[in-house]
Amino acid sequence: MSTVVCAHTSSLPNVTLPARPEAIALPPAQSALIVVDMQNAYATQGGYLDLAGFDVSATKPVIAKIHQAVTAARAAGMQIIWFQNGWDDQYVEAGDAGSPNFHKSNALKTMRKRPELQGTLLSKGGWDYALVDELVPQEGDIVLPKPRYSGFFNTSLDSMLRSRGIRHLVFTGIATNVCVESTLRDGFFLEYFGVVLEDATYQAGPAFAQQAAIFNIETFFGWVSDTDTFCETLKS
Ligand SMILES: NC(=O)N/C=C\C(=O)O
Repeated sequence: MSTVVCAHTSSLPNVTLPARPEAIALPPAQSALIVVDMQNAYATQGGYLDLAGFDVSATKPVIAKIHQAVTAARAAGMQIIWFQNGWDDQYVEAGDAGSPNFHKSNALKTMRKRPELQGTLLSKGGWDYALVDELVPQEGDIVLPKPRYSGFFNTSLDSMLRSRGIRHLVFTGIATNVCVESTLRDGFFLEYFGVVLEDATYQAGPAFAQQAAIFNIETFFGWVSDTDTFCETLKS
């Protein structure tokens, strides 16, 4: 199988991650593990996705895989970046009727349909916004709030990465077909190499949404690997 060798990594120790459609260079010092939106909203029963009618019953194994990937990445000296999606408690950051987000966000729509939930979904400081209990950022990690699906939009992600010389992004989190794919795509346009750990992600919607997102990433925007392969590669 061929390997993608990136010009800027040629002088670094050669860490190569087996992936589809081909292996990809992954120098730990120039890589970040990005954990997308592992909040109660997206991974816990009673959170936003569940209340909006999406199935979150299979997210426990995904949480365990993310924990495994974070532990291995941290041991290898890789930067860990956690995203939390949401807005201030008055939803000013969510946008008003002049914003497509106001009309498309299923969290905002659910609260409009069920006024008793107003102020609870994806509101900073609330249970729904909090990361799941199993995943706890450590000293040295970066925790970034984001107001839209892409982690590059209206956040400091790009400057955090560039100032640290990071060009490789390993993605985990929920949802594969929304915030993971949006962030990986924007990273592609900004010249970042994006890899998704398939089993450390989960879709919002039917299984075909996961398959389509993985197909898009593997075929057009990046690379696809899995958690055990990632951990083994970093260990060796
Ligand atoms: N974190 C996500 O992928 N979010 C998906 C939908 C939403 O936030 O409404």
